[in-house]
Amino acid sequence: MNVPRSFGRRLHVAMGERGPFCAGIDPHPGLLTAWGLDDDVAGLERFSRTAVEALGDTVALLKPQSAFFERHGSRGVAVLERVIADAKGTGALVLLDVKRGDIGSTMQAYADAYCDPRSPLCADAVTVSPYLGFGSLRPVLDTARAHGNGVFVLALTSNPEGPEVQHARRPDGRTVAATVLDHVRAANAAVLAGDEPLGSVGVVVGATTGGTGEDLAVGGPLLAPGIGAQGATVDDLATVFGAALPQVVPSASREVLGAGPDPQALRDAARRTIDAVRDLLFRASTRA
Ligand SMILES: O=c1ccn([C@@H]2O[C@H](COP(=O)(O)O)[C@@H](O)[C@H]2O)c(=O)[nH]1
Repeated sequence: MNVPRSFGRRLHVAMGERGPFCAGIDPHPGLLTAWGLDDDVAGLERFSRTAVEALGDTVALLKPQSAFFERHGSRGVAVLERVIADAKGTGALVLLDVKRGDIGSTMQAYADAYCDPRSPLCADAVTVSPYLGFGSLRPVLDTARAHGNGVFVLALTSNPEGPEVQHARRPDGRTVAATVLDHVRAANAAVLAGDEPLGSVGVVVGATTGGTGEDLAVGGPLLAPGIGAQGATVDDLATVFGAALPQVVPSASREVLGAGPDPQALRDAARRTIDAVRDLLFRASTRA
């Protein structure tokens, strides 16, 4: 049987070749209007296909946000299926941002939908929420691994409401987020003991979170949304991630998409962020 190349390895290569950056595909109603499109399925399709064609050969990771497709009903989900297929054909890896989390038996159905290549909604990786208990994610972790796919687990999210749950302390004094980070570290430990350069289980840590005080070295990629529209800058990444900076994949959606619909302007916006991240990495490496 062919063993698929792991998501962590593929992402490591893509980050090296294209630079560490994830472009979000978030077809907000306001962005559709700004691009001269109607807020309907045809507008959704034109918007997202333009974004994939403009950015797919430039960025390491494309991240369609499922909510903006689901709000158009079943025809919107059909557009999402097409976007995933087209994006996979560009050379970028595809992370479906859908933040699923449920009891374990239901998680197997989500795993079948998002992590099994027989499903049209299967991307290279998927976002999940561990707040029904990390163990409930087991079906997604196992199915993703079996097919060489990745999983990003929410740890310290970029929104201001996140800390009331994620900074809460257990009886032993550790935060809930630290527990999530520990579980992800353990999930990656076995593959990193082999020859994998990067684990396939990542975490989401917002670029807006400031100095977290947590150990962010989990062996997998660190997705950092919050750049641009949510107020964080590329330079903030140094404060948030410190020594873990080389594993960070900064992510921005509106910051890039706001430059459209001109494909070259979209590419330029993505390249500006990639250049800024590379510059930050260089400055950090010369200080180390
Ligand atoms: O903690 C999180 C987790 C996910 N997101 C998602 O990322 C994008 C951010 O969009 P911007 O336009 O760059 O603000 C969006 O899809 C969120 O659902 C996040 O922001 N924070």
